[in-house]
Amino acid sequence: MSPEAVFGRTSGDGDLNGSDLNGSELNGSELNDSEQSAEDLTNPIILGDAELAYEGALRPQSLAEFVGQEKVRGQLQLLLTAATMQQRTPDHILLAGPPGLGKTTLAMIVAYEGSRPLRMSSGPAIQHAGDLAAVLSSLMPGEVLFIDEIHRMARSAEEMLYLAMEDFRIDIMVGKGAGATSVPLELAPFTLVGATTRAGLLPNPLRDRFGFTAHLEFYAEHELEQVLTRAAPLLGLSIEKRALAEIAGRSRGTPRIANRLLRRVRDYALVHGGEANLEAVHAALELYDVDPIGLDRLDREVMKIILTRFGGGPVGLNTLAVSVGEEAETVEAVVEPFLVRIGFLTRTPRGRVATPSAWSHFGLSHPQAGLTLDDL
Ligand SMILES: Nc1ncnc2c1ncn2[C@@H]1O[C@H](COP(=O)(O)OP(=O)(O)OP(=O)(O)O)[C@@H](O)[C@H]1O
Repeated sequence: MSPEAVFGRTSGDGDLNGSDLNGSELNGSELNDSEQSAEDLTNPIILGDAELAYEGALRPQSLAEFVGQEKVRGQLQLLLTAATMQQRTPDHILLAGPPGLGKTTLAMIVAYEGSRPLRMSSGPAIQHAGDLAAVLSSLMPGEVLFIDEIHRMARSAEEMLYLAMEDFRIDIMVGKGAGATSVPLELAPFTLVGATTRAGLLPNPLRDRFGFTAHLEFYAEHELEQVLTRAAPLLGLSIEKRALAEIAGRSRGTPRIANRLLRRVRDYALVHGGEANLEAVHAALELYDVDPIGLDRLDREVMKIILTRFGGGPVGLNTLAVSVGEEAETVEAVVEPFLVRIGFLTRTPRGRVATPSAWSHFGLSHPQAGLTLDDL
């Protein structure tokens, strides 16, 4: 398979999810997305395809093109170059960090840089050891196996993975009850790239079998500006530099959000027949409830609940999640990391606590009694 084939597949908004990742092999027939020119991408007649092609084209295809994450890039580069020099498969790699920071993109780059085929799957798609055995036993020598949301894989599959990662071998149980026997099956050497938003949930034996763990950090604004500067022409969009800076500042340190907001600004300029300038950014992002520091509706809801209903905290994760009507996992993995990063929230053993900056951002002095959500 050519390296390009690895990058031919996109799904929906560019987000991969469990339902479409059941051990799917990427092959040449799925290549057409990324082969379109930037001009094709803006052709209104093939708009659906163009959006998919845009998503595909957006993903950097080499470590050199990948913006930010300097440390991780250097570490990965070393690991991959050494493996190439010794003509062996690179060690297993764990990518940890909040959604949208580039874990899937990096997994693709690991395959691309070594001209290796890539197989994509996800934790929720591996609910039995048999699901994993089917994927592992069909891997080609040197193949990169990407498992997104690896912390959501079934426990029985996890145990099978230990042996597979260490010895490139699995034991298959044949028969049932007293007559059951285990038959060893040799696997082709492969590189596992696992991605997780919740590294803490991975059992130690699994974590220890990765040769390298990368912790992805939120991006600085100037890095997101670089992401957007590269993305705008791919979208056929001519946009002011200060408009890009404004979008970068409201993207919660996350490339996926930056790209998404850019599309909404593109829509706004298109529909209103105007330029994609600073005014269009302000109008579009106000429409989509993105505030000047990038907080979205759910971020604000979480902060408001902590400040008003719980007097600034401490409040437990589950109580907080129920109060905002979201899954605890979403609050913990999607909302909190950014609020912690901008210094609005601290996690203590007794629960989540709002910081003085959060009180002042929402125009409150601590503590205030008798507030309602409407006061904020
Ligand atoms: N460093 C980067 N430079 C340029 N674009 C990036 C970078 N990181 C991510 N992107 C873009 O952001 C989008 C999201 O990236 P990606 O799907 O790799 O994130 P993720 O961490 O795997 O998210 P999730 O955990 O939700 O699957 C993609 O369109 C990708 O092209």
